[in-house]
Formats: sequence, structure tokens, C-alpha cells
Amino acid sequence: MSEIKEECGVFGIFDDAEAVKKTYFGLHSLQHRGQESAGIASSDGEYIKCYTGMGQVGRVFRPSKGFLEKLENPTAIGHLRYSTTGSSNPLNAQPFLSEYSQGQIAVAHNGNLINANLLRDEYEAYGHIFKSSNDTEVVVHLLAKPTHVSKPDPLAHVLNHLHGAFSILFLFPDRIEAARDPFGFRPLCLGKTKAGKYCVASETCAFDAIEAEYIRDVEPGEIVTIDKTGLSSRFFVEPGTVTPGHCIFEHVYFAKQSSRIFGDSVHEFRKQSGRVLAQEHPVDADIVTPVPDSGTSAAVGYASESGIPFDMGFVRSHYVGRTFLAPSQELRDLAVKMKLAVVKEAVAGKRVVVVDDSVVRGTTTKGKINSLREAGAKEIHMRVACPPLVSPCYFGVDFPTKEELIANNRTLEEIRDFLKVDSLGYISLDGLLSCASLPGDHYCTACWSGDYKMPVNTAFNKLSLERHQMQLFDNID
Ligand SMILES: O=P(O)(O)OC[C@H]1O[C@H](OP(=O)(O)OP(=O)(O)O)[C@H](O)[C@@H]1O
Ligand SMILES: NC(=O)CC[C@H](N)C(=O)O
Ligand code: SF4
Ligand SMILES: [Mg+2]
Repeated sequence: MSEIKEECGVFGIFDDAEAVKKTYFGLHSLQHRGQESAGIASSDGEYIKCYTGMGQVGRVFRPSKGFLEKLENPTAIGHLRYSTTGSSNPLNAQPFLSEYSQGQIAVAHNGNLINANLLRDEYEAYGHIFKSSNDTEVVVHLLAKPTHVSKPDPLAHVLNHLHGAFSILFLFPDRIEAARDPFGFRPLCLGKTKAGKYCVASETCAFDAIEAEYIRDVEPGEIVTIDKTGLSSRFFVEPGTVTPGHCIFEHVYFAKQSSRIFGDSVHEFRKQSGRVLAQEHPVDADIVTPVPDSGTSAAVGYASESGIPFDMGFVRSHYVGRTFLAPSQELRDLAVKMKLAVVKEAVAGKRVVVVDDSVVRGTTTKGKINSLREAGAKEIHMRVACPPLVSPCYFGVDFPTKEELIANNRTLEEIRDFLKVDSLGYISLDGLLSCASLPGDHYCTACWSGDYKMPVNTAFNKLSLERHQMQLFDNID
């Protein structure tokens, strides 16, 4: 069964006495972006060391194993994975450490390469041996190709061969190179510590975690080099030749409320989406309650715009992560059950507006509506802070097949009936786009509109690089 999964998170820091520890803290703050595997690669200026493992960063780098100490080096990059190409497998954990004719390289990638299959076929035909089943590995093979190595700027040359989404970090022994695809699908930000050391992260919340300051985003189509001489920049495509296509689902769900991405505060964006939702779908009710966590900011906006009191109809367990993680529908159902508890006193006898950021399969909504009714809610009005999701994503979000999306092939009334709510209202796409500060065409909205920023292969299969069953067991003590 396919899974809905979240994003990957990347972090890097150059020439800092506590680089590995800071990478750990940076990854910790980005944990919401990926919980399948975690890893850190570090360099002493000449050699790179790397450790990756399955699970959350706290588990992979638990103190008893001492890997943070073993990795100690002044420069490091880290990665948190949610698979979009290739299964959840230790061989697919990142950073990817490889050695080629030019020396060592470690790669950490957030996004999804839509031409990985074609590139891999081409390189396998030359006799290349791949050690993983994920898209990211093709980048290293491209870099190693002798005719690419001899180019004046091999990395820029290689990045031009990639199609799709990549916010990607390369650790060479003497430097970090951070690059972003020309559409800027995924966020990537630059920061500086109090001691003036440069760092790079998927979201600004990672800088808050290490008391660094946000400087700017890595621009779409840009490569930023961080080395002994400081920070320098070049573009691998002509700046301004491509209209960006930032994933607006980052604002809706993925990113942390405390982050700023694509120039906007995630919390303010979501709050505004709640206000617009209240304007577009008003209702008479007694309380507004969020589905925590990511529905909370939108519910605050809905309550303030409607004047209906905000209350906590649900509390969430801190011991259950994002429910998309669970690898089967049974586990997702169970995760929702364990994660969200209804506060009877807040909802009994009330007309309740329930606000969530998104309804994807409907697992959360369907799983909880009954509990609200059992707790005595008189009416339930579901309000959703993004439009109905109808198309799969090929750019780094592992959305299920069309068939699994509850809005696919259902009218609004059919969805309402399926969710068993008294009324249902989704924000419009224009309403959602009005909450962002960039013009609407600067965002990718394909999972709602079906309008992809580039041609996609709709027959894409996440496991297509899994040529045979790869098995490597995690070393669990
Ligand atoms: O309709 P569904 O298939 O249930 O998917 C949508 C739900 O899943 C996500 O929450 P999640 O638990 O992943 O994370 P959160 O704690 O950040 O809200 C999202 O915020 C919705 O609540
Ligand atoms: N969600 C992501 O960004 C995943 C990165 C990469 N495509 C992988 O599957 O490992
Ligand atoms: S299809 Fe949806 S989830 Fe994927 S990049 Fe576009 S907006 Fe984001
Ligand atoms: Mg949620």
C-alpha cells in the first residue's frame, strides 16, 4: 500500500567548533520534515565521515552509541528522510557518502528528481553500479562522468541535467555547496551563527535552534559555496529565466509554524488562510477548534475573523508524530486514535467548527468526527484551509495515488457525507494564494489544480528503482 509521507530536511554548517552538535540540533528542529532515517556527514577538511540510521534523529544519534563524538569535525551536513523514490531502507538513508575520481562527496537531498529513472538507465547501460534505489544517487554518478569532470564548473553542468525538485547539499572535504532547482519547489535558507559561521537549512526554525540568524534564501537556480573564503554564489541557469514554483503545500502543512519560508511566516500564512476560510465559509457556531498541530494557526484565524470563541476541542499526544508516517492504513487509523483526544467539556452540547489544514485521505477527520459526536457535540462544521486535493505530487511529497485522495471523483456533498459532518467548506485556491506575498504563478499548486510546472510521467512509481528486493538490516542494540 502506498503511503503519504512528508518532506525531507537538510542542514549544513561550515567551520564551526560544534558543527556536528549543531547539525544534530538543526535536524532535531526539522524532524517534522522526515522521520524514516537520519544521518550526518562531517569533514575535517581532508576526509569525510558519515553515519546514517533508520528512525528519528534522537534514536539514530542516541548518546549511548557515541556517534556525535565519533563524527566530530568542523564542517557537517545532515539529512532527515521521508522517501519519495525508493523504499524506506538503510541503503537509501542520506547523506550519501561516495568516492569518485575527484575524491569524497556526501549528498543530502530534499525533493524528487523526475528523470532519475532515465538517467539511471543510461548510466547502468555504461556499467555503473548503483548501491541504493533512490533518485538522489544519480547525481553522484553524473558528477563522476569523465566528460562532466572536465567541465569548467562540473556541478553547475550536472545540475542542468536534473529535472524536478532539489534543494540539495553537497559536502566536499573542503566546502559545502548548496543548490536549489530553478523552480525553487522546496525551501532552502542561509544563516549565520553569532560567531559568523555560515549555515544552511530547509527552514529557518533550524537557525533558531542553534541561535543563528537567517540571512536569505538560496535562490532558485543558484549554487552557494561555503568555504574558507566565506560565501560565494553562482547560478546554473540564467537568473529570471524561470518563474519559480514554490510548493504552497509547504505553507499549508509541511513547514513548522515558527519558520519563515519563501519570504513569509508560516504561522501568519496559515492564520490568514483561516481568516479567508471564515469569509468564504461562514457558519453559526459556538466554538472553533483546531485539529492540532498544523490546523491550529488556521483555526486561530478562523476564530478571530468569525468572532466565534476559540477552544481546544482536541488535545494531541506528544508521543505520536505526524500521522502520515504510519506505513499502512491500519497503523494510520491507530495513530490518529492515539494522537487526538477529544476534550468533552469543550464540545459537549456545542455547535463546533473544526478547522484542519488539509484533508487528504480523510483518516484524521473520519477517525475523529465520531468521537466528537460521542462527546456530545451538537453540530460539526468542517472547515479546511486548503482546497480539495485531487492530483498526486511528483516533486518531493509522497501523496498517494489519485484513488486514495478522498476528494478524487467525489462531489463536495459526497465528501461531506463520507466524513459525516453537518457542513463542509474548503478554502478556494485563489483564497489560499491570496495569503502568500508572491504572485500566484510563483507557486506550484498542482495537487489541487492538476497544473504541473513541468511535464510529468503520470505512470511514476515510487519503487521503480527498486530493481530487486534490497535488504539491509538496521543495527539495533
Ligand atoms: O486526511 P488525512 O489523510 O488524515 O491527512 C490530513 C491530516 O494529516 C496531517 O496531520 P498530521 O497528523 O500528519 O500532522 P500534524 O500533527 O502536523 O497536524 C494534516 O495536518 C491533517 O490533519
Ligand atoms: N522527501 C524527500 O525530499 C525525499 C528525497 C529523495 N527523493 C528520497 O527519496 O530520498
Ligand atoms: S504538487 Fe502539491 S505538494 Fe507537490 S510540489 Fe506542487 S503544490 Fe507541492
Ligand atoms: Mg494534522
